[in-house]
Amino acid sequence: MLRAEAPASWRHGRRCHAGAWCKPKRPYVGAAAASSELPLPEGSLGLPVVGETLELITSGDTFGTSRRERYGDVYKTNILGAPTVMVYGEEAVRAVLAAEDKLVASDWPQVTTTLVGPDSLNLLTGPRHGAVKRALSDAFADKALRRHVPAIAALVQEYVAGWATGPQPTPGFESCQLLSQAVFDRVVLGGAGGRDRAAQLQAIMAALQAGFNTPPLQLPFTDYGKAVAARQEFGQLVSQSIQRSRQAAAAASPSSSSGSPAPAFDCAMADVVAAAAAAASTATGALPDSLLVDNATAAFFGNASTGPSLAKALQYLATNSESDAGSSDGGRGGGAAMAALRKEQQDIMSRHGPEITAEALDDMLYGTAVARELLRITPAVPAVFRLALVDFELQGRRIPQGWRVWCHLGDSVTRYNKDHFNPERWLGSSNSSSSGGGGGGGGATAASAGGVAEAAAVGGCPMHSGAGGAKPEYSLPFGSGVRSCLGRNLVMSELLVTLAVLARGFEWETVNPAEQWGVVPSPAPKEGLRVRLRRRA
Ligand code: HEM
Repeated sequence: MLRAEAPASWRHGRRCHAGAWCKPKRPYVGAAAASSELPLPEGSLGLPVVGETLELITSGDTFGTSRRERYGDVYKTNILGAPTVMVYGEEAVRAVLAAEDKLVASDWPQVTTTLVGPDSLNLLTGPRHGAVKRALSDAFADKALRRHVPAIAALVQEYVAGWATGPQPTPGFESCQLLSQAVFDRVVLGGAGGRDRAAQLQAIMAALQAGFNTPPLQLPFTDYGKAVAARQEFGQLVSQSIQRSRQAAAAASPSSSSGSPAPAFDCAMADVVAAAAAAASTATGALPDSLLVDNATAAFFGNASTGPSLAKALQYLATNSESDAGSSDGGRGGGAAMAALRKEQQDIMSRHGPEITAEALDDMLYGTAVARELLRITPAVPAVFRLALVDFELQGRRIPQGWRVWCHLGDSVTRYNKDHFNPERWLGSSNSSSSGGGGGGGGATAASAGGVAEAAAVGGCPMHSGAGGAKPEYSLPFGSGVRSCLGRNLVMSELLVTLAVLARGFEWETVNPAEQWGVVPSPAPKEGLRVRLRRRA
């Protein structure tokens, strides 16, 4: 039986530094033979047919808060036409996600097959998923991405300078989306990251996202029909990138008769094409071009979360940011955080010179804390969705086969729009995901799988320890387990470069410092995040 138990040091209850007894929970997940005798999770299935869907729509982000307070970290509801179990808490979330393909499977709508691709990582399962992910992983590993840092820096500098010289206020959210598309074009597809291409990619993304939220009626004038056309357009861009990769590899090959230097086509797609060529003669087997296109589309979809994360830097680091006065949980607030970032950049420039390189990013300790905090707060991916493959047990409750399981990736999900920006919570924490001594914001380095265990190993109660007196939290922005994010290193590089560029040369205010973020259909600031941005004297 699969089980993920609490660390021995706190399994039986012990006094934590706050003086309270840490109550032992039943934090394990297992396909218990006797699970049919266990009670269902607490909570309500609501009205027949509609369940609690109307409450979800009308109460928005208080839906989760109130129920979590009432029922605890695992509760049942009935939303969007299906009985659903909500799961919160690092330990329970990690345990469920670790049971991928055994107790749960990822749960994507049918249209994913057409709009992303049948061979995309999202839809592959079991050993085939593992083999394809391994084949793609090197192209997105920290080692591979380091060489792209100067190119990312050049793009970020160009785009941010453009915001400063353009009409004010600038639409911060849209601008960050375009920037993230430009970086994707450059790093993944090998394009130049120009404005036209960024706009083209953003239009494709908007059409694809609309296709997910509409009936799958494929006609030229329906949203779904336009999404299918957008997917074809993106497929062509990827196919061009694959062709250029092959030409570059042929030109660089020692047997090439051209005698000319290797064409400069250095991108993740070229690495993927090389990995596919190598995989053909291994146990992984052939990776056909259609699979490469499907997975470039999966990466493109993943990248849709990067723009919103960059935009949060504009919101939370603005000089007039709401958290400017400092947060109640001991943080510095936006303006003070920016002052600390600027100081760090001065130190880094004195050591590494003015270029933004991978080595310069390595020294951004405070910047990394800011990036992790941006990923924690108003998360771009608040939850990931699974389907129970069998009846199984979670914290002493039965999760029935066929129910949906929503794994929430952080505490801040229940405090959306009401949270404190506090990078300090990450300083001194290990490279894992909880702010309270464990846990993994991931980053240029991958999230540790052992957040809770690490906290316990150093003697702290994972529920009550906290760096600098900050309230402990868990934050798994890139997920956990075999399906964790392929693009986490790209995201962290991009965030760090953007923080460096902004801190070195720019200052700005937000038009509405109290602007809130909506969650549906995807996380976005409600007024587009208008900012007045200029070069610093
Ligand atoms: C801030 C930006 C991003 C966030 C917060 C994010 C978050 C996530 C999360 C939570 C998952 C796990 C999904 C699950 O368990 O079902 C995931 C998966 C994935 N992400 Fe990201 N992501 C981001 C950016 C990116 C980028 C830039 C790429 C590609 C270059 C990418 C590619 C992928 C892929 C391909 C998967 C599927 C992995 C699999 O199923 O094995 N993501 N991402």
